[in-house]
Amino acid sequence: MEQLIHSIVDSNWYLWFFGLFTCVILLLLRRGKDGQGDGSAIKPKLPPGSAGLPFIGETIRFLLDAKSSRRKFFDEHELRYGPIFRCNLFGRARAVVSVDPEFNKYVLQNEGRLFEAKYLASFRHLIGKYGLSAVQGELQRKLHGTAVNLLKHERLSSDFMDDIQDIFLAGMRKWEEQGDIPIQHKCNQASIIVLNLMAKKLLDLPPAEEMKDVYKAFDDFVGAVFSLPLNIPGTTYARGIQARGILLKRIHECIKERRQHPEVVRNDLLTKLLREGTFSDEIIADTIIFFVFAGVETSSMAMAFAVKYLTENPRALEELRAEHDALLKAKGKGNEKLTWNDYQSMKFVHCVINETLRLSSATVVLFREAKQDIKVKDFVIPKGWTVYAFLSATHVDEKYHYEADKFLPWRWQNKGQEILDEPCYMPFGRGGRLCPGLHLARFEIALFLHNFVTKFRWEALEVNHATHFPLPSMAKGFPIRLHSRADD
Ligand code: HEM
Repeated sequence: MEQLIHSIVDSNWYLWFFGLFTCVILLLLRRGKDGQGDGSAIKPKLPPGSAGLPFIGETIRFLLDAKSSRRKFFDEHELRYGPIFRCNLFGRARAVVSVDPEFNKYVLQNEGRLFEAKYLASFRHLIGKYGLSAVQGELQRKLHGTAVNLLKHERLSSDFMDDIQDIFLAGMRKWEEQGDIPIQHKCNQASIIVLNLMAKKLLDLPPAEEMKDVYKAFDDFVGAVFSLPLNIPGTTYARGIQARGILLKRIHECIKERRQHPEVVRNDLLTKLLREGTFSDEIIADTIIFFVFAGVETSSMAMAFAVKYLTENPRALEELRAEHDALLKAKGKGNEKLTWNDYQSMKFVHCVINETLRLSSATVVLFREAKQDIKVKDFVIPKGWTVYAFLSATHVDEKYHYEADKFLPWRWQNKGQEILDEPCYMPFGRGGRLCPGLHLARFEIALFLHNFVTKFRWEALEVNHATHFPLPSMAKGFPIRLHSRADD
């Protein structure tokens, strides 16, 4: 009998081996599915959900759904599991997706205590180890505080008003000559003027035409942040890494120059960071680079999308234009520059900005890692798991915003500061990492729209479809034909 068993096993050893291997894999997958394969001693009741396919989980399905709709994936999952569900996305099996506004707010407000920002390694590599999203604890609080102080509302009139207007007006004069422009594109028209502004405010650099190589590096860097992280020569990501090197070199040159010539007065972020006296050169350089990432694509994307939504909603455009024509009329001919009081008097433009950021903000999802086991309702998110707080999905959820897919700026009328407390509307995040650039961003977008609608009429050159993942984007950059209103 023993011999018989041996001969069967010997002759079919590969079948036995294959069977055993399959059992082990199935067991492992089962453990993964139950969420108890993380080696932790506690066997928590995990949020409902599924592990999806091995390794890729539900990433492909998510990406396919995201192409056609901003809510399909979430609606289907929410129906089955509720607004907080386990989901293997972007290579992280130990992850939970949340489209629950209150829970998202709770996660963001507990930054540093129960959760901490944890972005992908490829992203951290690009922004550097001191890029604000990569730092934690005391250093993050200190750098964040410095950024808040530099960009606070009261500073905008003294530190930004003139520069923004000069740069935007110069940019728009060029557009007048060009006629046809893609408003959103790589190295797009809106981002060139924001890039010019950032380069001036961060390092006091002259406009792009005079420093083509540095601006090319800026542009390559920003373009790489959301690219596929393949560090192979020729890829967008590899160009971004190279650009980071060029920018670091330039920033270190600027630091040296400032130290050699302290008598030269400059009103830029670098001067202020150096004056702090507590940050190393490495921290200062990564902070400046992070500002480029955080301040350029975000604001210019909002400007471009605002133009798209206004193009598609003539009533909103008419109301906005009326507000800004009236402002100019009150100032008198030949006096096109706005004052701080003019800015304060604008009302409808803020409704347009709120609505644009609700529908198409650069902040699609925020990543947080649980620092300890987190009890939510009757389940537990174990320590080390990632929470994907999908802010964009709550922004277009019918439960919280009526006719959520429509551009209706009027929904924001008569709403004041309290919108900043609403968890179903958090384009600038919340808590210890609340965007320090939020006032500046609103200011830039408002001044951009003011100049754009008072100077131009325009028409779309193509019917345009927007996609919203990984970032809101418009086919061919939404090409438009501009007509100067001076010719009307
Ligand atoms: C419409 C434009 C903008 C949007 C939608 C936006 C959104 C955000 C969001 C959601 C965060 C939080 C990220 C997180 O919690 O992990 C953030 C962080 C940040 N933003 Fe903005 N932002 C915009 C413009 C700007 C501008 C113009 C600047 C500065 C020039 C800026 C500087 C920063 C910085 C430095 C952080 C990091 C804060 C930290 O981690 O402590 N942002 N932004």
